[in-house]
Amino acid sequence: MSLELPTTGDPRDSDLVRAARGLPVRRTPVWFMRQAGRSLPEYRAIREGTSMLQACRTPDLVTEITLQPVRRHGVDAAIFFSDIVVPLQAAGVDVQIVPGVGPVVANPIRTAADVAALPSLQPDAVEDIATSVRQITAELGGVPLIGFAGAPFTLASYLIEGGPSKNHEHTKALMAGAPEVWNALCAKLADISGTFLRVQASAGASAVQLFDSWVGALSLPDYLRHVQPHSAAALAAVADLDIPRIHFGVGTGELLAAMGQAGADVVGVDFRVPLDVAAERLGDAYAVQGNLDPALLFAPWEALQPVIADILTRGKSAPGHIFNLGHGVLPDTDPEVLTRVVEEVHASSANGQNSVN
Ligand SMILES: Cc1c2[nH]c(c1CCC(=O)O)Cc1[nH]c(c(CCC(=O)O)c1C)Cc1[nH]c(c(CCC(=O)O)c1C)Cc1[nH]c(c(C)c1CCC(=O)O)C2
Repeated sequence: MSLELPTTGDPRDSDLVRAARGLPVRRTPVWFMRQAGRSLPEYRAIREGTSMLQACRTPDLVTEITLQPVRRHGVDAAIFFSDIVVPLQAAGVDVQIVPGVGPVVANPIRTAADVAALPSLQPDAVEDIATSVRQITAELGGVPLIGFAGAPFTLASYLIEGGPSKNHEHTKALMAGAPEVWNALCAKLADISGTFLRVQASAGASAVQLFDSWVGALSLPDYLRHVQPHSAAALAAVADLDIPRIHFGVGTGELLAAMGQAGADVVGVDFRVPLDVAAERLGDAYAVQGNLDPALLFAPWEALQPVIADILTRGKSAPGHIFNLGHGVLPDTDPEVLTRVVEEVHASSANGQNSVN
């Protein structure tokens, strides 16, 4: 494995972890959701002939794919190569990832009996995940690894709908019509996600991110009543490990403060809410992460550069800013643009107002 990674330094003192804690940084840290895989030709080559979920359970592949974007782009963090449905499959759920579609569940969960039959996740069922994390962190040196899990609402939506959903109709119907079944399901999912986060954190991840990608489909009252307690339980599973917790969703402008209050240090912001507005909604208590529109990576550099500058300026309103996209890297993104964004963020934020030196 070719290695051009910094091998010294303590990831707990990295700019990513410092920004997450609201401490001064050397440069604004930058990484990209979905940086592993997707747009990288070296990813497509190594994945040839291996299904997504098989790849996620093969430590040498997970290690290589996690490191690829760090080597190529010089990002300030690695994101663990896995998927939000990996812990569900490890627990015994019949789920596949269909290329171009996403997770598809063989037997959707709709009743109290379905929920009762959902198994829990034993840490020894994901021993390979701990092995992958240990291999990756040994190679990363001072670069932090971000572990992750899906939040109860987003996982529940896949399990209830049976696959990706635009309207989440069965999910919302269960939440409203059978709240006790909904709560039982989400309590189990919080436990599975919490275990998955804890396995990664205990094996050496320096931060964790809880992905509630589709929770922007809910109103604030429904979020507070039906979802926040369960997300809080998942995040609480790593509260004693003293690593920053990032909480992310799409279309969550109305939910930002509630997502912070679920137990996060950093709140992910999509491209709809400028970072200074997000910081105001959050009060002074949270760092922010985001919010470059992934579609703008297809625009000419002259159009993209001022947007990056604007995000860096607005990000100063929060106690800490981690530069990222508002959602994941789109598959056809030119990887060279990602590298250029990293260089630009680093160059324009070095010795900036929030810097140490
Ligand atoms: C909703 C969600 C899923 N998975 C994930 C989320 C939350 C993040 C988000 O909102 O984007 C999280 C995820 N999935 C993957 C990662 C790996 C690390 C990274 O961010 O680079 C992470 C963090 C790999 C993956 N997960 C998946 C791929 C593509 C599969 C492949 O390369 O064969 C990758 C690299 C598959 C997947 N898995 C899922 C979807 C919607 C898809 C895409 C389906 C498609 O368009 O093909 C469910």
